[in-house]
Amino acid sequence: MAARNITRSFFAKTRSEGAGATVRRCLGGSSTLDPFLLCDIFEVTPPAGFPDHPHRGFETVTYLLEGAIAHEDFGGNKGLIGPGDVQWMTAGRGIVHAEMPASNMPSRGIQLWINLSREHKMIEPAYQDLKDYDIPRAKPEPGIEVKIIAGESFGVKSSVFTRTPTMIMDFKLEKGKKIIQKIPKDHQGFIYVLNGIGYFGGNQFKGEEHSALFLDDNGDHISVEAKDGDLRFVLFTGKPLKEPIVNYGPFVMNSEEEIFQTMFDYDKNTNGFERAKNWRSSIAN
Ligand SMILES: Nc1ccc(F)c(C(=O)c2c[nH]c3ncc(Cl)cc23)c1F
Ligand SMILES: [Fe+3]
Repeated sequence: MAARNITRSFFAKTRSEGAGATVRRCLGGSSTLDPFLLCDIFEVTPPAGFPDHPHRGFETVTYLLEGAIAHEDFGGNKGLIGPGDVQWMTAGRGIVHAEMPASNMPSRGIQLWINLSREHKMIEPAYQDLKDYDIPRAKPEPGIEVKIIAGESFGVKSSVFTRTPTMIMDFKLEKGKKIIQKIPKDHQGFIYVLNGIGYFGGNQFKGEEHSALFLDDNGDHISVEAKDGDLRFVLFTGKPLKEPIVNYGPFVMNSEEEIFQTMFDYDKNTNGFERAKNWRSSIAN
C-alpha cells in the first residue's frame, strides 16, 4: 500500500485561553479534522488555569509533558495529572470540572478533543487515568521510542478503550533514525512536532517545531526521518464519524436543537448537569 503524504502544515502560534493560560491551537475553531475537534498545546502557571467549566458530547485527552495539573469535577472526582500521565475524560452527557496547574513551574501539555458519535454523546461520564509508568512503549531499535497512548505500534498495544477509534503516539527519534508507522486505512490524521525537524510522509515534507502536519487520506503507513537532529512528535489518527457537528464552546452535538437543549440543561441543572447545581470546585475558587 502507498505511504501517506503530508498535504498541508500549520504553524501553531501562541494565544490566550482559559483564565490567563497560553495555548498553541493546532486544530480547532473553524478547522476540525473528523473525529478531532480541537488540539491545544497548553502552557499554564498559577494563578492562571482553566476554572470551572462544562463539557458535553465529546472526550478530552490531556497528556501532560511537564509540571502538574489538578482536576476536580462536580461528582467529587479529583486528582493530579503528572509528567507523562494521561487523563482520558469521556464527558458524554455532561461534566463540569476545573483543570488548574499544581506546580509553580509552567505546566505544559496537550489537550485533544475527540468527538463522540450520536449514539455515545449522552453516555455517562467516565475517566481512564493513565500513569506514565503504565503507558506502554515500543522500542523497535536503539534510538527510537514510541509511547503508545492509544492504538498499536510495532505489536505493542495501549490498554485505552477508544469509543471513537483513535491512535495517539509520542515518537522520539535520534538523529539519523527513520520509522514507518502503520495507520488504519480508514483513519484521518495529523502530526504535531514537539521538538526538532523531521521529514514526514512519502513526500518527505519538512516539519518543524510547533507545526501541525496533516496527512492525506490514502495509505496504510507513514514514514518519518530525523535527518537533521533528534526529533519528537505526536501522531494523532482517528476514524471519521461523518456526522453533523454543531458546537457551542464546550458543547458539541449533532444539531442546533440539541445545542439549545444542552444550554437549557446546563442552565437548569437537568439531564446530566444535576450535580452542577451550586457546585464550585475547591481548586479554582
Ligand atoms: N470551553 C472552553 C473554553 C476555553 C477553554 F480554555 C477551555 C479549556 O478547558 C481548555 C482549552 N484548551 C485547554 N488545554 C488544556 C486544558 Cl487543561 C484545558 C483547556 C474550554 F473547555
Ligand atoms: Fe475541560
